Amino acid sequence: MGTETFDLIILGSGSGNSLVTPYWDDRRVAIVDSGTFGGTCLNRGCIPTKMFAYPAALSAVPAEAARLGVDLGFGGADWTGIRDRIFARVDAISAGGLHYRDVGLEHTTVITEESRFTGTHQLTTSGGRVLEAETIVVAAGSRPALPDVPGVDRPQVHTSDTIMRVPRLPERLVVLGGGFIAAEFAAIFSGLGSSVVQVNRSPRLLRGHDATISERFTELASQQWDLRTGWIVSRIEDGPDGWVTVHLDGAAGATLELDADAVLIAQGRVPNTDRLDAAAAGLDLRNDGRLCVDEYQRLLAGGQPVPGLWALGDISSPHQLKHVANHDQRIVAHNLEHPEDLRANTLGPVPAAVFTRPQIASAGLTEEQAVIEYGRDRISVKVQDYGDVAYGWAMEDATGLCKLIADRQTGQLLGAHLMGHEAPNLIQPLVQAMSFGVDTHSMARGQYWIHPALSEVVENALLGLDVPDSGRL
Ligand SMILES: Cc1cc2nc3c(=O)[nH]c(=O)nc-3n(C[C@H](O)[C@H](O)[C@H](O)COP(=O)(O)OP(=O)(O)OC[C@H]3O[C@@H](n4cnc5c(N)ncnc54)[C@H](O)[C@@H]3O)c2cc1C
Ligand SMILES: NC(=O)c1ccc[n+]([C@@H]2O[C@H](COP(=O)([O-])OP(=O)(O)OC[C@H]3O[C@@H](n4cnc5c(N)ncnc54)[C@H](O)[C@@H]3O)[C@@H](O)[C@H]2O)c1
Repeated sequence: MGTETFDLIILGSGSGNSLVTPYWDDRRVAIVDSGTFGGTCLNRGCIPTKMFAYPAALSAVPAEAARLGVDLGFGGADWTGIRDRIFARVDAISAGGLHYRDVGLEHTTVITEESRFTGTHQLTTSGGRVLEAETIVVAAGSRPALPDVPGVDRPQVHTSDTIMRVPRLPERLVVLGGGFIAAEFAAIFSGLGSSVVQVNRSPRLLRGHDATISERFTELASQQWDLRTGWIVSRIEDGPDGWVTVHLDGAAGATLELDADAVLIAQGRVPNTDRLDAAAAGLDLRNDGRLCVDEYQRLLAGGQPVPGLWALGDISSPHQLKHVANHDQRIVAHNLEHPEDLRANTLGPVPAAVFTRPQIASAGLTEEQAVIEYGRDRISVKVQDYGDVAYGWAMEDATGLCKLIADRQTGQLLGAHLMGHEAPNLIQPLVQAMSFGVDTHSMARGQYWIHPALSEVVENALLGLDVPDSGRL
């Protein structure tokens, strides 16, 4: 089999797929992906999880309504119907994208084989095809990390890649982990009717978040499902009737056994660099396995950019987030097309949201990080409860909060952390202020805030900061 030569090879069809701009119309492009076309977000990440999270959250509405004097009743959730509706849409988008790229575009070929570097500008596929290009973009993403314990290969043990397609709603689900994925799936499955036990190593869930959020969320999670902290899994064994038993180790030799129909492992994600033989291309790796890139997204070898090699998304980013992968992609697309005008990847604070009950959104520094970076005396912190603004009264909200951290000297917003109704939407103007350098007092007083919308929680949090007066009324 001869070597196949392309102008551009894109390894990974997630955010990498969007690199095929009209600029490449007269050039030969290969997209290499051994998985489902469209990558993680579309097929097994952001999109299907949120399509499950929304109906799961609706299941909490009757209880919420009853608290406010409205009787809605709750007749249960139809797992099969919800699952099939979601994947009918998602699978069709994936299949359509594959067909368009592979068949619809004459200059683009999709190669559905596992591939590895066999030279700086050469990949070899599992089927023995040798692919070469002057320009290769590595957009190969990440995959779930699995603990090295006996029993993780049992069919009842899932990761986020498989749990959304199970044939029946598990009666009892054990979720191992306390980060984004564990929290979202615990909320989804408990909302839809499973009996969920979440097991975490440390006392707090969402430990990467600001401590106020993490503490309050941990308490609220424990009111919604069975939360066990201070345990790690030691093995998973077959039980009777198709169950498994999850064996856990705790402090001072304590042990615990949990029976379950299904287990979800959600203990972080590892970059797919090992699948690429990045070493064959001499590429630099970080300690956590990510590829090293410079500010222009060029891959590095020996600390220097390798001509023609680029990376984007989870394989190289410290943020495993789709909007980050998409922005990386825009930077790479521009830089490929304008080698004389390279743009650096310098976008402002990275926001993220956790689509649990309640929802969480954050951007910028946590209070702890701000103290380390600026010193306690230099920062101002305000926690505004939803329950203290008019719309919060309408909702009788007792748990939502907006926590802001600002620089006392400049009034610049350093961090924003919200938990409660519509938090991922409420945070956006705060992200905007941080990204464009609008000081907090100007932001509060330089525009109208609709009364009595929930956005008043943000306005009041801004006004509660001890920062310089902008002179606006
Ligand atoms: C359950 C879950 C929920 C999530 N929810 C959100 C969310 O709500 N919001 C958000 O911003 N982010 C979310 N994320 C993260 C988001 O999905 C990722 O950050 C994003 O999809 C990464 O995109 P990517 O293009 O870097 O990689 P991917 O989309 O993972 O694409 C990489 C592709 O490369 C292929 N590949 C890898 N190695 C090889 C090889 N050697 N040969 C051939 N092909 C290869 C893989 O098959 C894969 O299709 C979620 C992730 C998960 C798992
Ligand atoms: N809404 C969103 O934006 C969203 C949703 C899901 C996933 N994601 C992205 O995917 C990434 C991966 O999600 P995740 O939840 O798998 O990772 P995470 O980093 O958020 O959480 C990992 C969890 O696993 C635990 N853990 C790690 N190693 C362990 C071990 N050896 N033993 C016991 N516990 C261990 C950690 O303490 C933590 O609780 C997230 O960081 C996020 O960037 C985003």
